[in-house]
Amino acid sequence: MEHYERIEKIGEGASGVVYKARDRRTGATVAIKRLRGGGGDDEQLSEDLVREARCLEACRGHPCLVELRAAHRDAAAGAFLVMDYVGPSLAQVMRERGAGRPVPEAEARRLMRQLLDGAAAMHEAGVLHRDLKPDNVLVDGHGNLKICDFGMSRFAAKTPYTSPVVTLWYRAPELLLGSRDYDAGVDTWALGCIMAELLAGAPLLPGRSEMDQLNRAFDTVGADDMTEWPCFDRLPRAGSPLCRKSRPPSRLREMFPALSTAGFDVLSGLLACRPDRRLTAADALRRPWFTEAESSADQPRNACGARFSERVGGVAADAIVV
Ligand SMILES: Nc1ncnc2c1ncn2[C@@H]1O[C@H](COP(=O)(O)OP(=O)(O)OP(=O)(O)O)[C@@H](O)[C@H]1O
Repeated sequence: MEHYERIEKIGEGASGVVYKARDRRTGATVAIKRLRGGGGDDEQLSEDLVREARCLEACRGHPCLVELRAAHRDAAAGAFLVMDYVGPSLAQVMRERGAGRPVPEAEARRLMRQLLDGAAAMHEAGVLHRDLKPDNVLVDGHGNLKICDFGMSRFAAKTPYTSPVVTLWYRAPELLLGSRDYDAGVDTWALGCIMAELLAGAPLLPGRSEMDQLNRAFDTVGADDMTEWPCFDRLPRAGSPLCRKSRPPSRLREMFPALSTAGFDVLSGLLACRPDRRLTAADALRRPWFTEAESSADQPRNACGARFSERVGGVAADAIVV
């Protein structure tokens, strides 16, 4: 920790406290996330650090994913991750814009292109984020987005995952129905919720409990599709009365009447209730909303244009020490 001069506390969440700091060796501004110890449970702390660091490490070099510089674990300072400092969260920026103030469609497309690009790279690297929401998206000084907080992330695997994951308002229907063998679709559903939130200026599905959340999701996008899914009967909560309630197919179009046909194609594809019909991040980027738009306007502003697998800005990161 002696390499870093703490500037101020910038965030605090379930897994730790985040500080803005200066790297004394390079002068770079960094964000340091100190993981909270689990009541002296050293092993758990090391496991959490290694898991988050490994996922971040697999995603290094993409302009839309927060860049890990180092991960350290020592007796005096505890466990911490050092990342490039980005800026405020998208949630903060939207709060400051004022509730109910929609983002214009072209700007929403620019932001969604970045989020989907980051998610596609993350999924390609085998990482599921599992907690995408506006609080976990950072906005840099040029208005570009970077996905952060890999505290809930896992490498995709065949074994059952834990449930629940993903903050309630952004949680996909299959998770609400108790699925433990979900896939990257849980991230793209969350991105659909974020897209709707940008376009409406307010959260799409602000549920108060898991069942209220499921009810809102079904009321908004319909449930027929989900109950016809071949895997539906294997879901632990498939027997819930909420799944048998009859509802109109989908209200999504009437909620976004001004959205272009191409924009709605992406929104409804990300918010497909049935996971096997949901757009992947890579597929979403191939839809006309993105391909037929003036893509130069959507490119990261003032960025070096680095692609995944190259190091952003050529900064040589510290060794990952855990
Ligand atoms: N690289 C960064 N640059 C700037 N700010 C950051 C950075 N990383 C995190 N933050 C700030 O710190 C906050 C908390 O970080 P993070 O989400 O990683 O912690 P957490 O303990 O997992 O939070 P939560 O429990 O809310 O998910 C973020 O919402 C953001 O405001």
